[in-house]
Amino acid sequence: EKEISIDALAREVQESLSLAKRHKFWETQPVGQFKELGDSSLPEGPIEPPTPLSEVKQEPYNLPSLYEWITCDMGSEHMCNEVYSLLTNNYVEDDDNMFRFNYSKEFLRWALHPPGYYKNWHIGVRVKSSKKLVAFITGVPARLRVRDDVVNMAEINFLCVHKKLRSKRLAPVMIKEVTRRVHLENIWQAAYTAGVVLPTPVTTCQYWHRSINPKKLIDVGFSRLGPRMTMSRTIKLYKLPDQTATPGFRKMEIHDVPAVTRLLRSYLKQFVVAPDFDENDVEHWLLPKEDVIDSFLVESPETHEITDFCSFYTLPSSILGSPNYSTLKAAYSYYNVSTVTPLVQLMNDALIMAKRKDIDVFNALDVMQNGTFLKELKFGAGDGKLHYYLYNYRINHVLNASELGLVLL
Ligand SMILES: CCCCCCCCCCCCCC(=O)SCCNC(=O)CCNC(=O)[C@H](O)C(C)(C)COP(=O)(O)OP(=O)(O)OC[C@H]1O[C@@H](n2cnc3c(N)ncnc32)[C@H](O)[C@@H]1OP(=O)(O)O
Ligand SMILES: CNCCCN(C)c1ncc(F)c(N2CC(C(=O)NCc3cnc4ccccn34)C2)n1
Repeated sequence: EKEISIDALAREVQESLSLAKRHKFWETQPVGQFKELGDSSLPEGPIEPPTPLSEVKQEPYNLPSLYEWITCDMGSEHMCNEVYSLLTNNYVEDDDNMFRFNYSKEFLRWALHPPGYYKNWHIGVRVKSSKKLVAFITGVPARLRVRDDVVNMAEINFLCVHKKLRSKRLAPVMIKEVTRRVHLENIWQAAYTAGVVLPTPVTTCQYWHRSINPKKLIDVGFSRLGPRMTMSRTIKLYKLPDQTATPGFRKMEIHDVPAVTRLLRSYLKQFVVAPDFDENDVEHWLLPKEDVIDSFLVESPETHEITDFCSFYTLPSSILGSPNYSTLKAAYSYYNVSTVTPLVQLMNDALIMAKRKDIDVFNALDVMQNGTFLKELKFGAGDGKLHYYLYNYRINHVLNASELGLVLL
C-alpha cells in the first residue's frame, strides 16, 4: 500500500495545475505543447525545419534600455569571478530556500569549455552604467543521439536572473538570444533540464540521496533522523569501509581514453536519448579534475581489459541558514558502466571514494540503470524532481527515466 503523504499529494496537485497554466512564452516555441500530449500521430523528430542562415536575425534581441548584452569569456579571471558571484548568490535554490548551488569556478570552466565550444554562447546581461552582471545563460555544443538519429544540439544551462530582476520577463529574452546565436551556427535543436515543469518534459527523473555524513546532513536540515532511530544508530547505518572492494579498481588516466570511449559508447546504445561521445568528448568530460570530476575504472588484473567504469561530479551547495556549516559537499553520479563487476559493488566503491573526498551526500538520478542499486546502497528518495527537455525535437512517448542515458551538469 503506497503511503500517500500530504506533500506528495500537494506536489501532484501543483504539477497538474502547471499543466493547466498559461505559458505565454513557451506556447510560442517549437516544443511539445501540453495540448498535444497523447497525440501520437505527430511524427517524431524536428518540429520546425532549419531557417536559411541569411534569414536568421543578425542582431541581438532588444533588452530594456538600462541593460546590455555581454559575451562572458570564462577564460578571463575577472569575468569568471563575476559569473561565479552571480550564480553563487542568485542560482537554483531548493523549495525551502535552505540551500543554493555553489558551482565552483573550475567547475564552470570545465562545464563551458568542452571540445568545439562557442564563446558567444556564454551570454551575460549587465547594467550599462555600473557594468554589474545581472543575468546569464549558456550553451555548449553536444552531439546527442535520439533513437537512431544523431543530432548536433546545444545543451543549455546556468540560466540565471538576479533576484532583484525577477518576474520581468527577462528569461524569455535570454532564451531567445541564446537560440538566435545557436541558430547562427546552423544548430536547430537543444537539450536542457529544469526543476520546474514547462512544456513538455521528455521525461521526469527523481533525485535519490545517499548519506555519507549523516550527522552533518541532519544538523543542517538536509535530512531528518529516521523514526525509532538514534544518531549513533544512523551513523552506524551509513558507515562505509575505507578500502574499495573491487580488484583492479583505480582512477582513470589519459591513456585509458580509447578503452573508456569504447566501453561507454557500447553501453549507451541501449538508451533512447544519450550522448554520442567520441574520444575528445571522453577526454574532456570524464578525465579526473580535482574537485570537479572524479572517474574510476576496473582493469582486470588478469587480462588488463577495462571492464567497468564509474564517475561523479562535485557540486557543493551553500547552506543558507546554519550556524555550524556554510557548505554542503555533494557528489552527483555521472556516467557508470558495469560489464563484469556488479553495478551495486562498483557504486559502493564510488561511495567509498566520495567519502574519502569528504563528500557529505552522494546524489543520483533514477536514470540509466541507477534504479538497480539505489535501495540496496541505502539511497533515500529526495523530493527534488528533474525534468528533461528537448527543444525543436518531438519524442512521442514520454520516456521512462531508465530509457534516458544523459546526465547534464
Ligand atoms: C536551438 C537552440 C535552442 C536553445 C534554447 C533552448 C531552451 C532553453 C530554456 C532554458 C533552459 C534553462 C536550464 C536551466 O538553467 S535550469 C536552472 C534555472 N535557473 C534557476 O532556477 C536559477 C534561479 N531562478 C532564476 O534565476 C529565475 O527564476 C529564472 C531565470 C529561472 C526565470 O526568470 P524569472 O523567474 O524572472 O521569470 P521571467 O519573468 O523572466 O520569465 C518567466 C518565463 O520564463 C519561464 N521559465 C521560468 N523558469 C524557467 C527555466 N528554468 N527554464 C526555462 N524557462 C523558464 C516561465 O515558464 C515563464 O514563461 P511562460 O511560462 O510564461 O511561457
Ligand atoms: C542537470 N542540472 C541539475 C543541476 C541541479 N538542478 C538544476 C536541480 N534542479 C532541481 C533539483 F531538484 C535539483 N536537486 C538536486 C537535489 C538536491 O540535492 N536537493 C537539495 C538541495 C541541496 N542543494 C540544493 C540546491 C538547489 C536545489 C536543491 N538543493 C534536488 N537539482
